[in-house]
This record gives sequence, C-alpha cells and structure tokens, in this order.
Amino acid sequence: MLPPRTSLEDCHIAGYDIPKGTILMVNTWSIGRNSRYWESPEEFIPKRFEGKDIDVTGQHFMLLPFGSGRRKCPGYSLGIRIIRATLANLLHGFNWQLPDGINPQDISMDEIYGLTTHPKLPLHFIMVPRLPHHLYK
Ligand code: HEM
Repeated sequence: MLPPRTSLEDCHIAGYDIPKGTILMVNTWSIGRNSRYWESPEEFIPKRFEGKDIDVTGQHFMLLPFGSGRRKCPGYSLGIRIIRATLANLLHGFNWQLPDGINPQDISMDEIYGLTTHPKLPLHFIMVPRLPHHLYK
C-alpha cells in the first residue's frame, strides 16, 4: 500500500463515487499482480521489462515502486543507484550457490506484509568469492 491520500473534492473514478474528504489507499501490491496489466504476474520474469518503455517514477500506474504525484518518493534517484551499485558489486564479487540438496524450486517466495514486504522464510545462499583475495579486505 502507498501511504493514504485524502480526496480534495468529489470525484468519480472507475465507476466509484468518491466524496470529498475520503481517505484513499492505493494497493500497489495488488496492481503489481493484476493479470490485466501483467502476463503471469506471480512469476519472477525480469526479462518482461526488456525493450519496454515502463517508467518506475510514477508515470505508469501499473508499476509504482516509488509512488506517484506530489508525494512520490523524493529519494528515488538515490534509491535506484544504491540498489544498482549494491547488486552489481554482489554479482561481480561472488558466485552464488544454493546449499547442497536445495533446488531453485524449493525456495519459498512467501511474503510477510507490512510497511515493506519481506520474505517469510530466510534465503540461504553460499557466496563464493570470485576475485583475488586482497580485493575483499
Ligand atoms: C529503493 C529505495 C526506495 C523505495 C522503493 C522507496 C519507496 C517509497 C514510496 C513507495 C514512498 C511513498 C510515495 C507515495 O506516497 O506516493 C516513499 C516516500 C518517501 N521516501 Fe522513499 N523509497 C526509497 C528510497 C528512499 C531514499 C533513499 C530516501 C531518502 C534519502 C527516501 C525518502 C522518502 C521520503 C522522505 C518519502 C516521503 C515523501 C512524502 O511523503 O512527501 N526514499 N518512498
């Protein structure tokens, strides 16, 4: 859910009459799993974004990781850079393996709902350094 909004005037949206002063919650979790907008929404398919002109900064309402409008996340640019740099370093610095006896299909994708969404069960990986040892000091 995005933080709540209050409607400033009476309006009519998607068949609903919304009186002035109504507190509105935008369910981005549900939008992200709506098959009207996403093919196989429950599947993790990063390639679905390849070659698509989908913006993450609040222009395309089917994907709102940083919200939208006047109250959208002011830290989105920093957030994107931190995630990109962290992920790139982890992938560059380590080969990733599953523990013995665990297959990719055994990994639980269950979530805990809250202000942010966390995995319900911890993820276990073995990180194998792939660069010369002195670079990790
Ligand atoms: C990947 C990282 C991040 C994600 C996914 C994220 C997501 C969000 C979302 C969904 C909102 C609510 C927007 C709305 O109501 O429309 C928000 C608000 C906010 N974020 Fe972020 N954020 C991230 C990083 C950051 C960073 C790095 C900062 C500051 C350095 C930051 C500062 C804020 C602030 C101050 C608000 C409240 C804005 C307001 O209510 O006017 N965020 N963020």
